[in-house]
Amino acid sequence: MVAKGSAYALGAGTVINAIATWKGAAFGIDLKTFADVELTDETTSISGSIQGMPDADTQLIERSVSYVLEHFGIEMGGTVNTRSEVPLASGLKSSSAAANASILATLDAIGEELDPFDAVKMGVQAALDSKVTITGALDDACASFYGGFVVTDNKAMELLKRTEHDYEVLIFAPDEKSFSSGTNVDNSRLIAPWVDMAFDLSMEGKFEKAMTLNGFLYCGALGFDTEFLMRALNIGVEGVTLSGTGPSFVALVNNEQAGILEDAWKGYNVSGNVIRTKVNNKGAHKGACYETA
Ligand SMILES: Nc1ncnc2c1ncn2[C@@H]1O[C@H](COP(=O)(O)OP(=O)(O)OP(=O)(O)O)[C@@H](O)[C@H]1O
Ligand SMILES: O=C(O)C1=C[C@@H](O)[C@@H](O)[C@H](O)C1
Repeated sequence: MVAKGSAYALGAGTVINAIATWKGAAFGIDLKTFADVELTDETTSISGSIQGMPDADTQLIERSVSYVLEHFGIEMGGTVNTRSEVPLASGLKSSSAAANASILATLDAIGEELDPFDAVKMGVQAALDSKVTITGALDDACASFYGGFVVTDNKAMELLKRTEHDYEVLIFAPDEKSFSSGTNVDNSRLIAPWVDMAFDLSMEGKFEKAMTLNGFLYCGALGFDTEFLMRALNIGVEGVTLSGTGPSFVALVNNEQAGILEDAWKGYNVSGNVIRTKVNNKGAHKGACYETA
């Protein structure tokens, strides 16, 4: 017997990086990671692959599939394949998107349902097991799964707030990668009292102010260049930050600002790509779908 399933989940941008205080906030963006799962009862091992990246680490997606099968007591194995519009290890939550998409594709393959928050928590556990995260990144996982803006407590494993807002999103994704597992946790914890102030702003729904404060704090702590933030502020953008542990920057913009900021970021001599997308308030999707990119 062969069972096949598909799904996608979202990349996300940061409002508050949770590494300083364990409390974080993030928003879903309209860049997707697609997963296809194929299961058979002839094996119990799971083999993962990532399109276009033969050497990338596939433990996270294999673990995600295994957790779902274990939960339902299903003895099957097979393959999980992902392809992604989200640059890997760039601060745009590629790991959360890959885990969520793999979990949903497995549910699709076996014809089962899980409570959404239980599915999110399963992906967080798979990420912790695979050592791709510091706090478990529940904030990123919720933004990737539900879309919209989310605020979480990653230690208490609580979703504190979720709201929907429409913005265009401009991203500068430098060519280099920065794995969350290698980030400077000690420096991040030193800025905790000020990150707390940004967190309070996010609980009040002042996401733009919160993310800009987060941006200056984490650029300082992690040694990233604040020029990307300054170029955004200079044209009137209010919400701009280093995303996650970097190296990408994300800004919440309107249509007019998007074009001007794109030129301003491209004019700065750092090699990378500018990506124009928008906030996705709809979230992840289980089942076959037409790709949008
Ligand atoms: N499309 C994918 N398919 C399978 N695994 C993936 C995929 N994308 C990312 N991963 C896994 O996630 C790891 C990268 O995680 P990491 O947390 O460093 O990046 P990120 O989630 O993009 O960054 P951040 O948490 O700062 O936003 C990869 O090494 C790989 O194990
Ligand atoms: O690894 C982690 O725990 C995290 C990584 C970044 O994406 C952060 O933005 C997130 O809040 C927490």
